[in-house]
Amino acid sequence: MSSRIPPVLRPEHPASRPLSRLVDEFDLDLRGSADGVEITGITLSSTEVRPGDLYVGLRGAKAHGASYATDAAAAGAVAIVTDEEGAELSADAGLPTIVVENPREALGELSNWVYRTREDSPLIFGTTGTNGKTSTSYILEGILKQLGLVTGLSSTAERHIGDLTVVSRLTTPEASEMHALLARMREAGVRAVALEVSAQALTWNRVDGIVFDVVAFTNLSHDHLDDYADMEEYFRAKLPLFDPDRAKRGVVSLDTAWGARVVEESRIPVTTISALPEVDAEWRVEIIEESAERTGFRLTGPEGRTLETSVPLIGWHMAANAGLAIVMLVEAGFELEAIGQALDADGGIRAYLPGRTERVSGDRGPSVYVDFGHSPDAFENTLAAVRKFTTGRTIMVFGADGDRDATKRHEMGRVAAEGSDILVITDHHPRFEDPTSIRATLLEGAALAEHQPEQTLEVSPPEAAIRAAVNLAEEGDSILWAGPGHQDYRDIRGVRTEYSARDEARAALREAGWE
Ligand SMILES: CC(=O)N[C@H]1[C@@H](OP(=O)(O)OP(=O)(O)OC[C@H]2O[C@@H](n3ccc(=O)[nH]c3=O)[C@H](O)[C@@H]2O)O[C@H](CO)[C@@H](O)[C@@H]1O[C@H](C)C(=O)N[C@@H](C)C(=O)N[C@H](CCC(=O)O)C(=O)O
Ligand SMILES: Nc1ncnc2c1ncn2[C@@H]1O[C@H](COP(=O)(O)OP(=O)(O)OP(=O)(O)O)[C@@H](O)[C@H]1O
Repeated sequence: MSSRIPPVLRPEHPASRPLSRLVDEFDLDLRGSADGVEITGITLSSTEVRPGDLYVGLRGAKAHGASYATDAAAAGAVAIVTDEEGAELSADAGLPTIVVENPREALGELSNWVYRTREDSPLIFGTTGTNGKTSTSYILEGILKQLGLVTGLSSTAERHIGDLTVVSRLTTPEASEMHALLARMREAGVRAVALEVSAQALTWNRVDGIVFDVVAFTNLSHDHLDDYADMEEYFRAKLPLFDPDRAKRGVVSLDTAWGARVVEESRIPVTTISALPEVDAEWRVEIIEESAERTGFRLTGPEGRTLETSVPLIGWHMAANAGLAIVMLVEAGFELEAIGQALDADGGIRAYLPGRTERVSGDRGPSVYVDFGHSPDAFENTLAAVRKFTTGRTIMVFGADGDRDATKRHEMGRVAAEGSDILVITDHHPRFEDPTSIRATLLEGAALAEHQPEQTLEVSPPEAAIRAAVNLAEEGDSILWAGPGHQDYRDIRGVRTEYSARDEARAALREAGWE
């Protein structure tokens, strides 16, 4: 069965605005007549058009959106915004046409105009970085809820509007969808929003037209080098978030050396934080107590400010994420003590942070954790956290994404081998790549490790791999299945098939008699 495509969330009661006003306000090049044309929404996908939409046809990597203008008009689009090439491609659709030089660059401001997003805006928090965006955003949301605010969230895993939850397609949706989401949140009375901002979002103008109250940088490590030429280019993609047009203040983690570069290049006031003892930062996170369920830490900051609290997640990196979330809230004007009480009181963060080192096993048998880590740095941190609470062996099950950054695969294999006693290499989302050759590259990487696991197995498909791991495991051992996290599908040759690693792991434990 194919996994369902998540719905695009729009305001339920959209206001209508005249096209003529848009043309006047932005002094736009309109071809055709705007008489009587009323706009109620905006989209860049013909498959998502609703009656009254402004359809934005832009040149993509595979197609020009304007070539779908006839479909868009049939679905109720009332006008199109496109470039010169698009104007020609969409001529047959007969829509009033606004021609701009770069429709993608115009999309954010147009969406803000359609939904008036910046009017009566909630507090908006944005988190960027290679790892920790989702965790930091959920922790932020958890604290804000506990502080009594109606909250919203947009993350890789889910979007939340108050109590409504839908699964996500992209980490950061396209600008038209993002503004629609913010407008829907405002309708629902949301007063504070945690948004994950991917590098791609900044490159592809997905958060244009939004003014963040506080933004944060978690870290930068090897990932996405299919979209960016090198680490420097990937780093540069993150910087526009630290610009006065986009954000008021920032919090920068110095846990990776890239943090210091963000501070150097930031054009907004920033404060710094680190969870590493050797790094000098304004705010410091110090681990004071760790268990397989919680991580306790002390946060100290300028002017003698200090807080002892804990987060129901494991590993120093989760304390680092929690510290970052707390300082973002301090920067937004919340009291440190109230934040600490909210975090201590909140038993909910674990329950609704899906697939981040999530323990899926019961009291008997090996501990099994499902994690979303898919970069060498994430592997290193999560393996270290799991090892710490394992009396027996650490067994790691993982694969790598097909059609995504292949240059990280050797390092993923190497890091996984360094940190585990048994390694089970399997498949993840092969997409259009040959899964056998992906596994071969991971195995080559594993062979480069100085420490070699007792056993390295290659098992496909992943449901067989987790069963192999569970069958090898004994009481006291831990299994870390890295990659699938919260996801509810596998992408095989472009088809999304329903699949849950968390359910598969539980089934494997049951079959082995542990549950
Ligand atoms: C590289 C990238 O970001 N690509 C995005 C881009 O695709 P594209 O340029 O290939 O689009 P295209 O297929 O040529 O289509 C061009 C235009 O025609 C429109 N169209 C197309 C077909 C049709 O029937 N009707 C129609 O209107 C499309 O909506 C689009 O506006 O525009 C599409 C429409 O918005 C996006 O869905 C697509 O994201 C793809 C799915 C994607 O996987 N992006 C990843 C790399 C991504 O953005 N990831 C980040 C980071 C995740 C992380 O941190 O790990 C994220 O934020 O999710
Ligand atoms: N601060 C951190 N430093 C290093 N690794 C981390 C950190 N936080 C989380 N991780 C690792 O990265 C994995 C993904 O975490 P999370 O989903 O919070 O990151 P993300 O930035 O949202 O990633 P993505 O955008 O790919 O969803 C975690 O399961 C863990 O393995």
